[in-house]
Amino acid sequence: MIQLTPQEETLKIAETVRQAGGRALFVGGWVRDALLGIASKDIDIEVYGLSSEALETLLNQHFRADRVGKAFAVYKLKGLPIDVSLPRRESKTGTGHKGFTVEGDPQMSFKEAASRRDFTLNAVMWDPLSNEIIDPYDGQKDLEKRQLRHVSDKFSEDPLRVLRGMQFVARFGLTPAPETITLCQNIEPEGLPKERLFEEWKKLFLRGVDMTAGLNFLKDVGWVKYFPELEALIDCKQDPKWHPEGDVWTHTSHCLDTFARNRINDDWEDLIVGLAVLCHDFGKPMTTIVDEDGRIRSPKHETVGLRPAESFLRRLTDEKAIIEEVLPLVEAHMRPNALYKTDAGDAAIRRLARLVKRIDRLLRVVDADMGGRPPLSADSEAGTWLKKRAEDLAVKDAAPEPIILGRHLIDHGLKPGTHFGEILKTAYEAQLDGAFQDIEGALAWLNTHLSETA
Ligand SMILES: Nc1ccn([C@@H]2O[C@H](COP(=O)(O)OP(=O)(O)OP(=O)(O)O)[C@@H](O)[C@H]2O)c(=O)n1
Repeated sequence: MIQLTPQEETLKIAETVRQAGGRALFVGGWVRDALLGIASKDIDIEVYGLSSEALETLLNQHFRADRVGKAFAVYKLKGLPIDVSLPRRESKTGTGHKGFTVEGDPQMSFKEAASRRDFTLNAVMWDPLSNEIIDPYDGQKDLEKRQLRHVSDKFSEDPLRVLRGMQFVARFGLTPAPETITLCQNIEPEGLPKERLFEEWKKLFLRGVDMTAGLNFLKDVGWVKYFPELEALIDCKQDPKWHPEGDVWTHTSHCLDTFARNRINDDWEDLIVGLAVLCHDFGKPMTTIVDEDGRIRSPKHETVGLRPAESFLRRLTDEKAIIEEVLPLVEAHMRPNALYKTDAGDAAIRRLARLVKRIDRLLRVVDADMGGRPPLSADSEAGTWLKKRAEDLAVKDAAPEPIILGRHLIDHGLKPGTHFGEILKTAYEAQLDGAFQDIEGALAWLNTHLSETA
């Protein structure tokens, strides 16, 4: 039985539509989530039996609604996470996700209306007044079997659906139906803007649970070739002593599963760390060698990996901030171990904090890396050590703030100019080295420094 929250407004819509002679059905992700017992905010309602004009008049009488779209209208109810529209018929007229004509038809059968949806689990409808479930494509049965199955051949009209498949498999622990795999194998990501692609990747990082299953879906449908930096991980060997789990692809999948178990539910932080975990070993395919002792090693993979990591990230997004925050984590992912082994001093820890911005992010990457080597223990002595050191130096969740700023140089009687940059840089390095820790110490250091360099 589906429970409805929030009750009032949504029931009011359904009741108002019923009184006008129509029928309002909940459709799409909200129904899927409700059947899975997951709370979901956004509600999509399809109204049957009312013309577009009648629906618009009705909504305007009882609610405040914004009309979106010209030829085909979707009404967004103000202040509510509810979209209302007519059932629609979509016909492909060109390439890309905009190459469609969309036509609303209040008399459309439920089956035809559901046929435009991607997967059967997203094609279930629910009547909130009678509690009837309308399920022309057996979505409930597929949900019970935890099966991902496409609704119809129209699936191929939007190639994004292949990536939707990846994130749904990972989010809900689904097994893809063989016919869905076959269909996806014949779809190409032609004309997909990266913003749309990235939305699906984001859902994988922010909500995926069985990340291994999600990545394997990508591999099984042959889409991993569109992400060559990822494809290169397949069959890239690792030393079985340190990596009994297998190749770098398998390791990365396990790492992502560990990451997913330890999400902190801060979307930005989880996205940055998730991407870093995915990319952390991208340098291995280019560096892996078997040495004279027969050991498999990947020297400098963390720095060599920067280039493929950047090209992969650029395939997904143009957001500079994302790329800038992920890459240092890739570069530094071996650093905790190296610093721990040499019992590095405070200056090295502060410099690491400067590089990665937040050491807690790096700790999460290390944690995922260690958790990606089953059956080896996921404990990381280096991680525990670094956590304590970063806490003691107050750099766990922020890079050290520079103490000496331009205004201190002006107060000291210096005239602003390009030389300020050089002085401030030297001052910051001295601060990281521990030459001073507070403003008094900093000003004393500045005095000496300026008289020495005068
Ligand atoms: N490329 C797409 C996008 C969406 N849909 C349909 O539109 C509904 C709503 O899409 P969206 O809001 O993108 O996703 P949800 O399924 O609601 O899932 P999420 O929880 O990820 O938002 C989906 O359930 C699906 O029926 C589709 O068939 N094909």
